[in-house]
Amino acid sequence: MELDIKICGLKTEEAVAAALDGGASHLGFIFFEKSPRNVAVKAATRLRQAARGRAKAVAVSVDADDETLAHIIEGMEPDMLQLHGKESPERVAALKARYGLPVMKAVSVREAADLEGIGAYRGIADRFLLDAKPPVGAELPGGNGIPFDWRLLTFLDGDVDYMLSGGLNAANIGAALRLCRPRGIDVSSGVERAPGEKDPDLIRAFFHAACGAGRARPEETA
Ligand SMILES: O=C(O)c1ccccc1N[C@@H]1O[C@H](COP(=O)(O)O)[C@@H](O)[C@H]1O
Repeated sequence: MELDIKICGLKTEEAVAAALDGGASHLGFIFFEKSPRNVAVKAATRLRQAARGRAKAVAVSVDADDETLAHIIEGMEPDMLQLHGKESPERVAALKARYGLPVMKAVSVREAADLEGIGAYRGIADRFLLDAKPPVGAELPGGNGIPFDWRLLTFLDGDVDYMLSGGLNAANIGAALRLCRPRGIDVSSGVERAPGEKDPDLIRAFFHAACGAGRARPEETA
């Protein structure tokens, strides 16, 4: 099985092209007004067309209400929902049932106890996104460009399907992959020249570093 690579917070055709050319498995579109990566549904609908048949389009939302989610889903027709707020297991189950879309639930991690939060969503969420807990007072629940202590994940049940996220970049992705052996990785700030501005060269460098560390999952190359 190949390593999944998600490039998140895409806003331009140039960045989408760099992500697809690099071999991204997932493209993330942020629907959160406070984010510098926020996109309008109309723009995401246009941008995600290039991904059809090549990569999964992921709609990222934060405690969005029913009306907002319906607008996003009916407009851009995502392949997956990423729920990056405090959505309860019941809310995740209800959205899965309503839309028939796979859900990736974000879990914020700073210490080992935070991973216990995964338990309530097992069998409900299709996948987890393990991201760094935002600093106190941060405006954004994700996309803060800070990593967490990846050693915490070495104790995680191997059956948990997760994407590793939080402060990844070309310089640290090799170490992260070797330590955690995730099934997927997710990057946003680490491939930007300024908040919300993706840099195609940094996207290419990220793929190069990830592939250099072994795009195939480590246990399959052993
Ligand atoms: O990126 C954002 O602005 C954002 C806003 C609201 C919810 C989630 C967001 N981003 C997610 O966080 C990860 C990690 O970001 P980073 O690499 O540390 O900058 C990102 O990939 C999105 O999934």
